Amino acid sequence: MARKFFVGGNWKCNGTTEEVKKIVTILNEAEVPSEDVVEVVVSPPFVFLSLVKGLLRPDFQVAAQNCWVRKGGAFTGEISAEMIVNLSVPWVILGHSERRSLLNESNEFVGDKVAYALSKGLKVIACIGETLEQRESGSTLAVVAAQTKAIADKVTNWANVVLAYEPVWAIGTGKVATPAQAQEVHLELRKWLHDNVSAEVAASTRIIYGGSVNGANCKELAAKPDVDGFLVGGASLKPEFIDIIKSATVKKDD
Ligand SMILES: O=C(CO)COP(=O)(O)O
Repeated sequence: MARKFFVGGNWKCNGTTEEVKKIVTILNEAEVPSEDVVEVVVSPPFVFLSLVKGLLRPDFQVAAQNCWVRKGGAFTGEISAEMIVNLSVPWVILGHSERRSLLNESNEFVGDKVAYALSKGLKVIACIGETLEQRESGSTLAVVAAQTKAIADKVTNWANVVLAYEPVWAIGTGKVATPAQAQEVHLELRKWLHDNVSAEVAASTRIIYGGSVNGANCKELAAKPDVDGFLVGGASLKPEFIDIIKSATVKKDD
């Protein structure tokens, strides 16, 4: 089964109403490959979800950046999966490294969140990735396998999951993984899914790369056979995000 290229824009904790409207205008006016070729999902902060959903072209989708682990209730400051569904926002990003490191979200907690969000009908961009220290000590594959296992332990249907490999050392640093580094980890993750979930899930699950992706480096990364798209931070707030979307049509390396 062919994996449709996926480009996510994670706006993180950025933007004012005026800035958000400007970005949406740029996106709405852009000429990009059709939605049969590339799935585009932008993720504004919660407070702008409705605004963006209302203004954004219909062939682009919207994602929340996080949600509570279970049903909503007395959890001050949290947003529930049910609320995101209620806004007709189809996607949520879970397990981003900024939440894992700054807010101490464990592998198990992220696995629970992914399972709950899926059970409510959301599609999930599940983020994993190693720190620089972990890479330098040679434990990259063990780390991403453990993060993926914590999700796989709780999830039975992978149809609505996109796995985002985001090495922490590449996020916001300008130090993008080389295409070979990204391909190596994506291939290993696919093998892990093959051996631990199923051949079908391994073949059909999109594994996207995130970490200092920009308009200049996206094509080489997109050419790698197991790189099925991107999760873009800083560059998703700029016009070059359009170039990243267009990398969906890059010919894959043999
Ligand atoms: O964290 C990221 C996307 O979720 C990547 O951020 P940057 O593209 O700014 O490195």
